Amino acid sequence: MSRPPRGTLTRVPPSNPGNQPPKTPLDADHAWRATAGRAADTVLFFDFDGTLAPVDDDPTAVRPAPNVLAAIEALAPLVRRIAIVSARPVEFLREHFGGLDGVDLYGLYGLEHSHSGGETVTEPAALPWVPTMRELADLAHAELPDGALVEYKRLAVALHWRTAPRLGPEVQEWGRRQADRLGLRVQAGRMVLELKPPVDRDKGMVIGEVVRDAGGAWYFGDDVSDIKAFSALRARAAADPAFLGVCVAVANPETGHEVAEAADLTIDSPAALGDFLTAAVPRLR
Ligand SMILES: O=P(O)(O)OC[C@H]1O[C@H](O[C@H]2O[C@H](CO)[C@@H](O)[C@H](O)[C@H]2O)[C@H](O)[C@@H](O)[C@@H]1O
Repeated sequence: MSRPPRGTLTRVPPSNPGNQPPKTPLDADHAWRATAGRAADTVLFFDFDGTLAPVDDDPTAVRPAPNVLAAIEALAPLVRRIAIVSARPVEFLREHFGGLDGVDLYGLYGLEHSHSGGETVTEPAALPWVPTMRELADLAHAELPDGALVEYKRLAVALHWRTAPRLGPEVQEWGRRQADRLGLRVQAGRMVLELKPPVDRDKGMVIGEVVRDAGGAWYFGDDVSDIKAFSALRARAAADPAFLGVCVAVANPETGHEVAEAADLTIDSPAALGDFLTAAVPRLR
């Protein structure tokens, strides 16, 4: 499949063997029109970093792109749910979205969640791993070279090399060795390797559960971990032809084409997503 041009919005044809019609509408206009007829039954899912917020050298300095918060606030009463599904902890997401009604937060790939501003609930099977993660973060601080950034997230540790790209191979090698030693899982991302407990929970599982009785859903994501979320929407649509699933990639040069090729539509950047969502508000009213 060829690379999508760098336009504001591009449709990437889904894999469509034979003469079966595509499962999703042909372009964003059709997709919003189809959504308008079932808005109250539609869930809007968003990844955070690289999707709602532009990438920054410092993970603690990241903020949602202009227009994003206002658009989400305006969309929330028009759809069934809005859910942020991220590798960040819920407490981090709460700082940005906690004030918005009707927004559910899924953190650490679904190991934590908070519904509509409620308390943070942690997956019980993950809790015994908290001490291991703390020790791992301390060891990473002690052993990794200056320039690598260690992000401790209670139930995950992210090892970053964005500000020192030459350290990428060394950091990844160290992280994978520790994962083998401790029995952890790894998730690769944008200049980051994340170590997580061996608990079955990912973005795809979250989406699969939430859309079980929904009539439609959109998922917006930029990274390889978001492909599992796309797959969950595809699976739901395959099981129920009346379900409308729309997968949107937020383009970036780091992830390559993988996410865009798995998506129905591609948006240029988090800032462009803010505009895209703002334009959708009157269409769902
Ligand atoms: O699931 P997400 O919400 O997309 O989280 C994925 C990772 O995002 C963050 O790292 C990324 O963004 C940083 C800030 O822009 C950037 O410095 C880093 O290079 C990116 O990989 C977050 O810090 C990680 O914990 C998440 O795993």
